[in-house]
Amino acid sequence: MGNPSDSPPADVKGPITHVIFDMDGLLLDTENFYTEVQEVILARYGKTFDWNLKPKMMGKKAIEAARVFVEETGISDTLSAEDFIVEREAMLKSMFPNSELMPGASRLIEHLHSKGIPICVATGSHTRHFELKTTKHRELFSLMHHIVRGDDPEVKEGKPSPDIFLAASRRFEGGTVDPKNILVFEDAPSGVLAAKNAGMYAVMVPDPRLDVSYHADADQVISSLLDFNPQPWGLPAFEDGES
Ligand SMILES: O=P(O)(O)OC[C@H](O)CO
Ligand SMILES: [Mg+2]
Repeated sequence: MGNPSDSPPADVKGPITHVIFDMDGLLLDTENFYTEVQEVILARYGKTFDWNLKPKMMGKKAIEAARVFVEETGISDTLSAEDFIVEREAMLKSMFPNSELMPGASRLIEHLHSKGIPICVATGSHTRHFELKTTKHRELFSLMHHIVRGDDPEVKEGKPSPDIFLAASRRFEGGTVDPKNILVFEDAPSGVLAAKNAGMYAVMVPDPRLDVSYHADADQVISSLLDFNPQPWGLPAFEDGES
């Protein structure tokens, strides 16, 4: 268990040499698109989507999240998980190309890249959606050493399984990195658990609407990437003027 606070716990081993970023809700402001679409679909059934259900879906592969959605809302008899995915697709496809960066995302990525820290992305999002979501951000994502997506053959199970983060750690230059030297940035409870299950450190940047009970597994909780201080983790400090 971690000791969530605004600074890393005193027993952090590190130092951190490699960084893995989640994407949806962490680098890109895309979680609100999913929320909006799910609200629209549930309204047809006279139901509402809320932040009790949201944490159980976020970070997961599409089909895994879809199963949670139809089962937990009690509509699985009339709408299958597969049909839910088909139904929401047109709406998502029109929204994703407008995806915006979360505050501090480009500053942190550009800083770590400029200092030679190997960085990558591990997202539950599959390749087709990844391409749409990153339409406006190709240059920034090109700074990543590699990108692991939810439809990667090595990702057998979605978060909270450690599969995706372990696959990401194997693809850095020089082969597998010791998980104790890896810091994962995540917004989702399932993602924080996946990082911890992989033996890595996890900084959580949760949506303010997420219940605080979900913060407990993270090693550190910050309200924005803008608030991240690299130094206590053994990472190079921001220089004056970096914005
Ligand atoms: O948060 P990510 O990047 O793992 O994405 C997961 C789903 O696509 C959205 O919850
Ligand atoms: Mg996420």
